[in-house]
Amino acid sequence: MTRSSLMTDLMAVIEDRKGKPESEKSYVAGLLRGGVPKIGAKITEEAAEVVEAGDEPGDEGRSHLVKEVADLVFHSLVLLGHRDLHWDDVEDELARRFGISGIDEKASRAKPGH
Ligand SMILES: N=c1c2ncn([C@@H]3O[C@H](COP(=O)(O)OP(=O)(O)OP(=O)(O)O)[C@@H](O)[C@H]3O)c2ncn1[C@@H]1O[C@H](COP(=O)(O)O)[C@@H](O)[C@H]1O
Repeated sequence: MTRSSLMTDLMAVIEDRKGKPESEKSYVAGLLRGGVPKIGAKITEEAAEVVEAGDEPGDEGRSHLVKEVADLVFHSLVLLGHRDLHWDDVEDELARRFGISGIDEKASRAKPGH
């Protein structure tokens, strides 16, 4: 399956910021300095905003939802970068799951007698 070049480019920017931890002008560098507590707090906040926007009516609500999902994905990318992971790793996992029903996959995990 083809890779998303935007995600690859964004991960490259995040990698770049890891090499410039003191950069005052970089939002990403600030997040990386704060580590999992700071990045995680933003992810929690953005996830709540995604759920909130999920209920908002009309085109404005739909547009707001897109923005909030973008924030959530972006901050998740920063956390992946912080742990020396890449969006490719997530794509690989989604590709591995592709075409496997979640119900079937879960059933295959069940072991007899457990
Ligand atoms: N895609 C993004 C991106 N998406 C969201 N954000 C920032 O994430 C923050 C989202 O937080 P909120 O919406 O909660 O706003 P807030 O500033 O916390 O304010 P409140 O709502 O809490 O009052 C904002 O500061 C956004 O600017 C992003 N910051 C950076 N990027 C990308 O990362 C690149 C590197 O950024 P720098 O490291 O800053 O150069 C940029 O060129 C962009 O490509």
